[in-house]
Amino acid sequence: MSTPVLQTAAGREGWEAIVADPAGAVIASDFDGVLSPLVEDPAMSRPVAGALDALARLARSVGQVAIVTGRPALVATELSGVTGHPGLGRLVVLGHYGLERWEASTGAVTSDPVPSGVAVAREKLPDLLREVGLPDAFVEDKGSSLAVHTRRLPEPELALEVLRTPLTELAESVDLRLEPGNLVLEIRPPGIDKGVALRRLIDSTGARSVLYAGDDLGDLAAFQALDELRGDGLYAVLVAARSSGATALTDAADIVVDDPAGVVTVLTALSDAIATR
Ligand SMILES: O=P(O)(O)OC[C@H]1O[C@H](O[C@H]2O[C@H](CO)[C@@H](O)[C@H](O)[C@H]2O)[C@H](O)[C@@H](O)[C@@H]1O
Repeated sequence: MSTPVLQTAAGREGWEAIVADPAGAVIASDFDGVLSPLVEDPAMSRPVAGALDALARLARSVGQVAIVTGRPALVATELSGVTGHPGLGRLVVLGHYGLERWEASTGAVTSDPVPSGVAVAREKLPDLLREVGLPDAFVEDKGSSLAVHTRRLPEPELALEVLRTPLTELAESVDLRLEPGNLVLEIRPPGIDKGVALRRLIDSTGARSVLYAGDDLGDLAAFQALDELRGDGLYAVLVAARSSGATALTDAADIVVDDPAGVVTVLTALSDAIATR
């Protein structure tokens, strides 16, 4: 498989660094919209064909393979089907934007503490949705956070705008933050994001290079962290899938693909390049 189009010099350097020194590399990917196509019902997300095999093949040569997601770690492991998948015995899943860490080697999840504001927001949310005239908005209660989805409402974009200010106010009133995503607004703990999560992973592995693939606004923090770390000598490849239409992400990427199948193509090309170096 040929090398994907690397649009930047920094991306080309990052790719070459991973190929030359795979043991020093972390390969990390978002889940929804990157490994799995976006679907109406979040419970129905599944990885696209070839995604787990592509990660597993990379896992044989790189230092660490990880999934970094806004989902709870155990939900992501269940939906993705990674548990017991051949070759993914050292996989790490960073859930809730890094609040949680699941290790395939032990099956155990560790978590930062969950702020008490989540329980208060949970109690107040149904009244808020009724007050703004959107009682049918789907609330995905993720335990440590609350995601309000508009994808299945008649006018999803309009509903998102109606909800943005009241949900921001509710989040801030209980010392939480609002995370915008693709037809979703999420009330979640502050102080952690995918950038912080990746920095922790890089510190714990001593990685010298990272490839990260994302698609949505929640992945911007990861892109920004990697771009900053380039200044400290880290090599990085930023891959954006167009799934969510987040132009801030595609504008900042070294490689842009259309969808999860395109991400699989990139991961496979990287394995091929490592195998033939
Ligand atoms: O970090 P991610 O793995 O990308 O998680 C971000 C959010 O993804 C999910 O919502 C998105 O995917 C759904 C299923 O395809 C889709 O219905 C929804 O519109 C998307 O926003 C998930 O449900 C959220 O909890 C995650 O935070």
